[in-house]
Amino acid sequence: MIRVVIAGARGKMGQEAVRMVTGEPSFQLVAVVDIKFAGLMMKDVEGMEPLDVPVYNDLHDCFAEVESDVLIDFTAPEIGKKHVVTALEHGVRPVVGTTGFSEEDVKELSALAESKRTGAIIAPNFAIGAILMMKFSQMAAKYLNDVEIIEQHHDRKLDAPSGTAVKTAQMIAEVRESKRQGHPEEKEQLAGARGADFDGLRIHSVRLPGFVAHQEVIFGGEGQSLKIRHDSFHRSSFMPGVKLACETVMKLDILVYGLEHIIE
Ligand SMILES: NC(=O)C1=CN([C@@H]2O[C@H](COP(=O)(O)OP(=O)(O)OC[C@H]3O[C@@H](n4cnc5c(N)ncnc54)[C@H](OP(=O)(O)O)[C@@H]3O)[C@@H](O)[C@H]2O)C=CC1
Ligand SMILES: O=C(O)C1=N[C@H](C(=O)O)C[C@H](O)C1
Repeated sequence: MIRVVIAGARGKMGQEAVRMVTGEPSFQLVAVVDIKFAGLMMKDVEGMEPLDVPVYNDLHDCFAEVESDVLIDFTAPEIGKKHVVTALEHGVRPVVGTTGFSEEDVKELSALAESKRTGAIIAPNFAIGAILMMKFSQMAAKYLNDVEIIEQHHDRKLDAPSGTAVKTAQMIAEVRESKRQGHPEEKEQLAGARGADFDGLRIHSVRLPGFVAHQEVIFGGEGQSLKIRHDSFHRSSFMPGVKLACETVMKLDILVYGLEHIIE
């Protein structure tokens, strides 16, 4: 039985994670963390499932009182980072979907996980299709050097570009010869028209109501184009990956960044 705490449990992903954990016989939801409600049971909080599970507003207090194995975090970057540190300090393994961490943050947290010999997984995207999209894009970038990423999300999203787009660009950068794309003398007539620059590759972020999470990676070559696209139409698409991460993190003693490293 894996004892799980969920931070951000009232959020869109947190609610989905609560459903996944409570529906999984080998997992036990032992507590949730929410800044606005503490000292209550989930069943007494509007917007939470009717469960006899305690709600904490502070992760230290939670771990001091509740025996836990895994922390699932779907919150926001600043608090998410603090949560990872707190979890590792208590010997609890973090499984983190929160995006917006910098490369420095990931390095820092990796060093902490290593020093504590405690497993951790940070995955900017838990959907298997998105992992494949990233891997296929990395394969294609070996042969097609010119690429732009268009990511599309709901308009409640705080970070731009998305964690998935950044991870895709990082994976592409591992194999793509560094290159500034477009005309060498191109000028933006409106600031931002060419998107965000990652090693000369451009990332464009669309935010619209009705969207969930979508990304297209477009390659251009002499007389041809290749498009690799993934769509998450529902947040349930992320849950098999979260479940796998919770099981896998129990066997790790380092931090793994990206689900592609744990999918066979
Ligand atoms: N890795 C993946 O596969 C996926 C990752 N994500 C990422 O997960 C994160 C959450 O997304 P989503 O669920 O859509 O966002 P929501 O805004 O719906 O939920 C965020 C939750 O975090 C809580 N929260 C925010 N700040 C704090 C804080 N300081 N302390 C404690 N709790 C806090 C919010 O509480 P309150 O409402 O009270 O402010 C809310 O319950 C984002 O970073 C997003 O990019 C999303 C989808 C998939
Ligand atoms: O905020 C979201 O919704 C999502 N965030 C993650 C990201 O930033 O890539 C994963 C997915 O795209 C949904």
